[in-house]
Amino acid sequence: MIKFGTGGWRAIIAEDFTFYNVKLLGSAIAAYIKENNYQKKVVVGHDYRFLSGRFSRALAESLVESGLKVLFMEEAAPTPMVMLAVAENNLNIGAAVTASHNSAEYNGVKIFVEGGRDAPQEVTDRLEELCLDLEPINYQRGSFFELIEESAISYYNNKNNYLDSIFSLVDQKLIREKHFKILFNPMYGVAKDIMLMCLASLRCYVDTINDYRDTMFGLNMPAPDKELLGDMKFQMRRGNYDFGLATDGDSDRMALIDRAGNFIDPNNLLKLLYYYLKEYRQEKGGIVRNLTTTHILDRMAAHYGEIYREVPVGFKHISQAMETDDLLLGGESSGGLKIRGHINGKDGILAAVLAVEMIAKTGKTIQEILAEIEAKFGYLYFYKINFSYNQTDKARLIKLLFVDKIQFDFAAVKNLSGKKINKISYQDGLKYYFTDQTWLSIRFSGTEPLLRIYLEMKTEREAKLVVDFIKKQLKI
Ligand SMILES: O=P(O)(O)OC[C@H]1O[C@H](O)[C@H](O)[C@@H](O)[C@@H]1O
Repeated sequence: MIKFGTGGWRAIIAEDFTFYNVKLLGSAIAAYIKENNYQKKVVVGHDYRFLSGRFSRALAESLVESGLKVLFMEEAAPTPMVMLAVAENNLNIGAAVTASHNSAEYNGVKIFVEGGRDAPQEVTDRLEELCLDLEPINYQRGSFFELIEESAISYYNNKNNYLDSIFSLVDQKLIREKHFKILFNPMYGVAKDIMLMCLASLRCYVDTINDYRDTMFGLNMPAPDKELLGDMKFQMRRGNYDFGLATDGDSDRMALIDRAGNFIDPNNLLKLLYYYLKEYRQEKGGIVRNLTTTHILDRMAAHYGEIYREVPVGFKHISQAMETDDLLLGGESSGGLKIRGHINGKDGILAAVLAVEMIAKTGKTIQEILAEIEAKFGYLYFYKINFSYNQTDKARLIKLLFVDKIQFDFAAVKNLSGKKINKISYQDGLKYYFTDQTWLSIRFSGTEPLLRIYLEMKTEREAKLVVDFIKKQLKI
């Protein structure tokens, strides 16, 4: 069973993520290309996960067996480089074998369309249908190197183009003058080489941790989340670094750590960069965020007379909105962001280099800039929490939230009686918008078996009251 979620198809290796299913998806991609009369060439890349290289070869074989040619990225590459490869070759379709930030037992495939954008849902829906409709495929192992010899598969490397694209967006001279000392944590993922190349040519001195290929990801998830970056806090204090950077497994997300070792929440990173682009680079343009990301960004865009948009979770929606409305910045509270002019998707390396430029140009500490932003645009306390569930629980929660559409009576809760609902939306999960500009979102993750609750409240205390109330109501 091949099922696409928020960011590609992800499944447990040897359960649903098998060589057979990867080849099946290859046949479905080929069928999709034929029915749309698209170019008969596809880019295939892969990350550092367990067997990603082998799975990507199987995908390439299957595409060729179905009549296509393949540009194959032999070295493990950040997902943004694969997206760039699709764009610079003017292809209709590309694919990266990666399960991004998921834990080691997962692998997956992300599909890209024209311009290197994440495939929209209509494309992945059609691929799922085609996978169901295809006759069982004649699964064969390993003709990859014969296909290379026949030139049906050719190696492709766009490292230099990618670096040029990053460098074209930042002030290299300014960064070079600072000689920053940085701690970088690629979380055992694929960003290491390219990030080091980038930072070294910007004359930064970089120490690294978790910097070798470990397909078990140190028995954690390669996700740049606060609770998974505790080792950086410790190292930052020892090494007297200017700041720290971490990237996820396939390098499309980034986390920033300040000099004192404090994790900068991705919402704050988005605020910092938008503020920087507007105030210091005087750039024009609005923002797009997903519906689980800080609403302070809306206030900021409104202040600058720019538009702001809200979309469901999934970077495909962000990239689409950025293109349609020619926006300056798009991002998600999960740590992905994009600015105008770079590839059509999120990129942890670009985000890192832009943050480095911000620190160089402002000459202020991250906390000082955040304090300026708070003084100008106010404060909301952002909180998110995940719950795992078993299948019975999931069915019960789906019924309660989306069939019976439970209505939460906040007014009945002590100290929350003033919380008035302005709007309820079911666009992606459930979201309450309150009249005091606070909000609450409850949705099932599309990448992991988790129920996620996110909220932005006036204070931490208010957030705690709301979460306790929701937990009771949902019996979780
Ligand atoms: O909350 P989820 O559905 O698990 O999604 C969390 C994140 O997963 C992936 O990284 C997607 O590319 C992102 O767009 C998304 O924000």
